[in-house]
Amino acid sequence: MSNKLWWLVPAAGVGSRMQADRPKQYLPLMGKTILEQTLQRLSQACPEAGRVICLNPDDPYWPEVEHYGFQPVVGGQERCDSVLNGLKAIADQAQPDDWILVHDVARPCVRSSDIHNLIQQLKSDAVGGILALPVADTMKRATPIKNGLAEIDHTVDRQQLWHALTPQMFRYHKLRDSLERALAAQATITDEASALEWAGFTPKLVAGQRDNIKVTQPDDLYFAALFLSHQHSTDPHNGND
Ligand SMILES: Nc1ccn([C@@H]2O[C@H](COP(=O)(O)OP(=O)(O)OP(=O)(O)O)[C@@H](O)[C@H]2O)c(=O)n1
Ligand SMILES: C[C@](O)(CO)[C@H](O)COP(=O)(O)O
Repeated sequence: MSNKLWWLVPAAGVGSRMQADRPKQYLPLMGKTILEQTLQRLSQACPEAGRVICLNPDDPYWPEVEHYGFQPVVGGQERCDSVLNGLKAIADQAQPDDWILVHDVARPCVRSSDIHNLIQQLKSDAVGGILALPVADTMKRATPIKNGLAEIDHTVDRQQLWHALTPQMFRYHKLRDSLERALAAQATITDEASALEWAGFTPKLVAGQRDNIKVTQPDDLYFAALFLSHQHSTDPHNGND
């Protein structure tokens, strides 16, 4: 790998859908916080990578947790603003073609095998791409809700539909330039790939495992604990102490 890798972890969200007494990344999960589980995995998977984490400016919890070598920078209003702040923070150190791996703090179950496969598949690419999961179920497009129940408008062809996951891996200068231009144009940017797509690039899709869930709603904590304990019992190198 000739170009340096950087972990950039957006962790400035408040976790409103989790309805907890603190941002979801600081909730307990298998003996650590979600944030610690995630940072430990990332640092163990790529110990050589630079490490930046974007935090809410009012975050009182960070000083209390293990940092795994991650340097904090101030996040922004939306996820994409946090990522852009992280990119600006390493501008003096990152080379234009360095690889930025953006990973949601709220995805603590990502497997090191998926991270290594993503890097292996993309390391010679000019642009980059994302971990993703092919859609397995039959997909329905609904009409606007009437009388309380949604109605099916039509069935969508699932052949080319994927769930976008993280890490999302892009060259520093292409990611920063695409994000800056897309945000200036007020485009809707929900992940890094959507900024690159907006700029005219065609990011690659690398199939990942379905246990790489984003902890979003309360019952996701149950699934995350289940996945982590299964991974610990079957792969002792996957994020264990
Ligand atoms: N201004 C923001 C908003 C979100 N994030 C991060 O982006 C990731 C994905 O966002 P999401 O799951 O939507 O997290 P929250 O915004 O915290 O949750 P919610 O939308 O339920 O409030 C999370 O790691 C979150 O911390 C961020 O860094 N900066
Ligand atoms: C980046 C992401 O995790 C890809 O699935 C996602 O877009 C994060 O934000 P969301 O608002 O929960 O979709």
